[in-house]
Amino acid sequence: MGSVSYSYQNSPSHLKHVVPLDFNSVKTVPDSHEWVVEPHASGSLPLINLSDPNAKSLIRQACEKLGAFQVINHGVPMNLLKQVELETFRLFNLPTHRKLCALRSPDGIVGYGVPRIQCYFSKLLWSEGFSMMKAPVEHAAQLWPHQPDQQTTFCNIMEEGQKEMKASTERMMKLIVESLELGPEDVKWLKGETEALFALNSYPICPEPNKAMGLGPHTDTSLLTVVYQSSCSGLQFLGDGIGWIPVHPIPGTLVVNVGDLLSILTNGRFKSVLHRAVVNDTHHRVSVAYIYGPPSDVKISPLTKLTDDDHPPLYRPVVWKDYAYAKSKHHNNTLNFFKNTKEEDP
Ligand SMILES: O=C(O)CCC(=O)C(=O)O
Ligand SMILES: [Fe+2]
Repeated sequence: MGSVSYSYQNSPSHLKHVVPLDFNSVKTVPDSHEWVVEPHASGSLPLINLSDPNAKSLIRQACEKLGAFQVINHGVPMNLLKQVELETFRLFNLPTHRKLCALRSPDGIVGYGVPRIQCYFSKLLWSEGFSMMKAPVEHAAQLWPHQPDQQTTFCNIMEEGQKEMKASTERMMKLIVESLELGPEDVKWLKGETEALFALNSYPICPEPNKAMGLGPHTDTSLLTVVYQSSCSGLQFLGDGIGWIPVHPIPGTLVVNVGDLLSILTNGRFKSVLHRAVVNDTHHRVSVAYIYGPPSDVKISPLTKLTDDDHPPLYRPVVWKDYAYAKSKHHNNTLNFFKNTKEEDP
């Protein structure tokens, strides 16, 4: 057994949730990581061309029906996405002891560690993650202490990736607002300092993919999540009455899904869709998620223009941080937790 998996098993319980398994050291899926994986269905996501004159209404329909779509002509240069992917592989292919130098602190959100959503599940996940909120200068120095050029390259590409993903996500958010016949005055805070997390996900090759889960079924806490996945499939969305719909990688596309906060904002009109990432026994898969949320001080509640006597506000106002905290306790039931109760208190 590799030293990391050994120290993992013997580490204090809070660290068990931060240090990923040394995946290369195991030949079978350990009990701690064993899942029952429901098979996937057939089907595909709507593919929307952002330059299509009908893009707005296509996005609205996709967000109402499934809560996810694939997008082309999104504006993020393909060569930049390829560079981000290459740097992501560079990071996750480092030896485990080196990655652990950039370990996320137990209560932190940036750095290397188990997936952010590990705390939702009792079984461990077959994946590792690295998150950042801007250029990860300090972590890059810990990851490549003797390669200053590599540190600079990593930081520059990650910074540029975040800038371009931000621009594209803001463009899609604007289309979403307009698709609901709303204007900038209804969401003035979108002009402010929106917050985002840039999360790199790694799903190592798994000897028994039918017994392990990369990311368990979850909804995102964000307004929108925009994902770049390379040429390897694994992401699946749960369609009502359909089952797990696999996302077939189409070169140059991004995958977009509605998060819990956008579902609150649209008074439940847009679906925060359950999704998962499965693993395979031939390819090391990576993905890159731009997790886009509101400014930290903005209370998200159903937009007034989307509510009326027939559609009273379904949810209580909440800021992103408090929602994320509640989610660590209530998991996929958090939207229900923020539902307005029917009877008012006397
Ligand atoms: O790896 C993927 O394709 C999905 C990532 C994801 O769902 C997430 O980061 O929340
Ligand atoms: Fe997700």
